Amino acid sequence: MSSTSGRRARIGVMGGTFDPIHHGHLVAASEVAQSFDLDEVVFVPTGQPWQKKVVTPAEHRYLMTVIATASNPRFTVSRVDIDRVGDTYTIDTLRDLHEQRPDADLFFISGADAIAQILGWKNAEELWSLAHFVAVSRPGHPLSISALPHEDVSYLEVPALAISSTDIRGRVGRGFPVWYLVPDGVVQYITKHHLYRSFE
Ligand SMILES: Nc1ncnc2c1ncn2[C@@H]1O[C@H](COP(=O)(O)OP(=O)(O)OP(=O)(O)O)[C@@H](O)[C@H]1O
Ligand SMILES: O=C(O)c1ccc[n+]([C@@H]2O[C@H](COP(=O)([O-])O)[C@@H](O)[C@H]2O)c1
Repeated sequence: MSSTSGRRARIGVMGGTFDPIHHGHLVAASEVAQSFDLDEVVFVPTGQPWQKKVVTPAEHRYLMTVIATASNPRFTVSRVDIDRVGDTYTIDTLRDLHEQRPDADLFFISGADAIAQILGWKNAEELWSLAHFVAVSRPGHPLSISALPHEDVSYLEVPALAISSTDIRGRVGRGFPVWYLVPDGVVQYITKHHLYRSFE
């Protein structure tokens, strides 16, 4: 796919468990889109994240991601990870997206906590050839990318939102509001489907 100007499309890839998606994810994606002149950001909810033990069923996480991104014409959601059988690895995500969009350059967006672990991801040494990586700042997670190949990894400071999905699940479980931490439609989805009631 190429953009209307004839140049190669530039596509952001925002991978995450999104359990649930929150404004920290959305601001990160929006800021990277602006700074890296992206045509689109594809949100990719994980299927079975191999490092997380208990996660909400993928269809709920997928639908909340669709609701949260629906109003932004440049945001889309992909099912590649949730439709693939087995554990989710970014190497497969990027290979699948390349197959779907062979003429696009991919920019994988990752928070400071996630990028710090990247050398332990499956086939880490191959990831650099499939995408440029953009590490965004995240409160409470000081970031060093000096051990990573610097031509393949950029750092971007984004507005600091001290929000995590863990905290949101805990707030719902304790009966605290999550308005303004997640989009309104996601609050309503969580309530309608009784999600996170047993978290503390
Ligand atoms: N507040 C935030 N600011 C910047 N990046 C974030 C923020 N929250 C999450 N991210 C990044 O978004 C990606 C997906 O994160 P994920 O879905 O695991 O959310 P999370 O809030 O970290 O969830 P959990 O608390 O369940 O671990 C990761 O790269 C993560 O670093
Ligand atoms: O490929 C891996 O081994 C790998 C290990 C941990 C996380 N990831 C990816 O990193 C992204 C954020 O993951 P998470 O668990 O913080 O939501 C998501 O797209 C995951 O698939 C990938």
